[in-house]
Amino acid sequence: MESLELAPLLLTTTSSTNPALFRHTSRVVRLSGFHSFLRRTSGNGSFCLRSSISGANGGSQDQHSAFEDEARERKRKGALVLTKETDASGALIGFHMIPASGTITKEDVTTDEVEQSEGIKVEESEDTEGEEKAQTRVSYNIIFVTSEAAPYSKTGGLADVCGSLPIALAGRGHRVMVVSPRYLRGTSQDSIYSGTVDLNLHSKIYCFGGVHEVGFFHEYREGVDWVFVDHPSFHRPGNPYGDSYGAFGDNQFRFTLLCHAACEAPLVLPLGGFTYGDKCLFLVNDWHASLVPVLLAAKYRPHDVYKDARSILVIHNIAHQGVEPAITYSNLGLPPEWRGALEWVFPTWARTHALDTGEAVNFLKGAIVTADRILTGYSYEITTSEGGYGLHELLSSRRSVLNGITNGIDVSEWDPSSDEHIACHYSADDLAGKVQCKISLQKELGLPIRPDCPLIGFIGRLDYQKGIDLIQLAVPELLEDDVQFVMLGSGDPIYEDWMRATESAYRDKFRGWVGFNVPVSHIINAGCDILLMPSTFEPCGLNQLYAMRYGTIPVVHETGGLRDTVQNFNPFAEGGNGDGTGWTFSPLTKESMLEALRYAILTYREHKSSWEGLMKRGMTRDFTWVNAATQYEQVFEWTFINPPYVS
Ligand SMILES: Nc1ncnc2c1ncn2[C@@H]1O[C@H](COP(=O)(O)OP(=O)(O)O[C@H]2O[C@H](CO)[C@@H](O)[C@H](O)[C@H]2O)[C@@H](O)[C@H]1O
Repeated sequence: MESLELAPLLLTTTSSTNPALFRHTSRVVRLSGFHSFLRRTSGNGSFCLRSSISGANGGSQDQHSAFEDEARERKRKGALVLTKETDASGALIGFHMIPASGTITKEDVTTDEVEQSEGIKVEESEDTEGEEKAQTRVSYNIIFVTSEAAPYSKTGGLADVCGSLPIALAGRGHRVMVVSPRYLRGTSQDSIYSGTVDLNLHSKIYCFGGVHEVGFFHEYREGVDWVFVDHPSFHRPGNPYGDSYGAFGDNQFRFTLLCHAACEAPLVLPLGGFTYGDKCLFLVNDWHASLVPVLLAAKYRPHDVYKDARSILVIHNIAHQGVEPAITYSNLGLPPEWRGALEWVFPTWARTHALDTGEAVNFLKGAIVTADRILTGYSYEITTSEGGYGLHELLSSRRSVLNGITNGIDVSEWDPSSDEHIACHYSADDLAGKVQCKISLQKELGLPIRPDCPLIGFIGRLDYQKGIDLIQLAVPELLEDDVQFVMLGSGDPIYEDWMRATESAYRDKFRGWVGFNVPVSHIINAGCDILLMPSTFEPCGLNQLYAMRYGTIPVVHETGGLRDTVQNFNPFAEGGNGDGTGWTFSPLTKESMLEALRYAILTYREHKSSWEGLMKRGMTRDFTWVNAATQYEQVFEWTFINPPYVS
């Protein structure tokens, strides 16, 4: 296979070196970086050990003796030692780290240099209540690649996840970098980057028929390396993807740059003095980052770079796939023979004219067929023809590496007892402030101030996914009741106009706040009694989690992550004390949604103690990232069990 030149990708600065070019000559000293993993051999189903010790490239016998030599040396030095694990037949199946008795201190066994230069490291075992646990914890060098990360940029849940999961993972001992564009809008919002420094390092990216130089800005915050790719195409008014005239015409170019730059970042950026190196784990989010796994396989591995890296595609929004005309493939900086990975042919019915052959490139598809694993919120839906948006068959073919993980939330940003945006603080122990938040919201919206009137909220992108059509259908009937309804959202202009028109028609009951405003989303979560989420599909959903944390009762379509996170109210459970955190409805019809809303409204009005129980149960649920981060770590482990899916 003809391979691409890496030479042009060298930094233009003279101050650093590209570790990729030295990977065969530099000796990596491993102390805590030893790792081993198991690979199922084909055919007989037995396991063999695959070693990644530097230089141990020989057969398994050599590897075993190399392990044992190293173990002996480490023991001699009083460092962590390894113990063999064998199966019933005596075959070696793995190693555990155990501390040599009594003498180990952290200083004995770690050096910054080793930790920084290793993609994967095994931490020292923990000693719990005098019992030595032979259990080891593996930490990884993780690179999130994302088009948005809160608080720097946000249009939806992707930003929330990429703004808080990296922090959670860093807190658990991983080295984490987030690579995202440095969007400058020419407004006061740009001050969000005031904590970043220009690394004065530039990479030349060869794509779209030219050479494009990108810079890197960096901020180390909450244990995470936040890296911002700088290029003039990221400097313009609007949101990350478009402005009031629609989507930007050069988004394919902008996110191709992001992907190339993200692949360079671990190799060239000496963050905290050390690069991440090429043994890392890329978490590529949605289509904007989907070229990364393709680049690893097509551009880097032929040059022996990123041979031990892995990638996980995280799908937040399958409806957007980065589909562009087939002819644009040649712009992407990929060898021609990799065209098939991105090739996409629309079914006949989806073609626009007689000469349309339906041929396209599809970024998300590229990642589905090259990433080592795939993650999403709720994995079943995307393998169905209804939820797969044309990719269900491909996704089904990778079902064995497809997992669903329910997101956590940033519980410090979303905390009614300390939220800086809301009128009055409250908690599950003292709910008094919630009604003050409601009054303040009614005042702000110019609605009649009526603390007793059920206030229903909706927050979200004005998009088919979020079930706006159903809300449109139901609103006339819903507003016959004595309720108030506030919607915050932006997106499809047709829905935005409908919100404005509905506000004019129901001045004392309905408010439509068109726009994207994070503080207002906090205020609505705190001020409403009920949050409505009639999403057609929802891989995970975050608003229902925020709502529950703020004592606002979710009424949701029973789908995907909504079904998993909202427990239907049962007034008779727990000896009549009730159980559940909200209402789920199905099927997705106006009637069933209105029925669920009416139950909620009735309970709010007539069963105050049940309502308080619902609020408190939701507020005290554990929504931290701990659960999700643990599951992510499990998937990381699985990812490294096998060799790269495309090598
Ligand atoms: N007008 C507005 N003003 C202010 N804030 C607004 C807003 N509109 C939306 N938001 C905010 O954007 C986020 C939306 O997150 P969601 O998870 O509910 O949906 P989204 O479809 O964007 O996420 C996708 O990715 C996430 C993360 O994986 C999945 O949970 C989800 O199911 C999937 O569809 C929330 O923080 C919400 O408050």
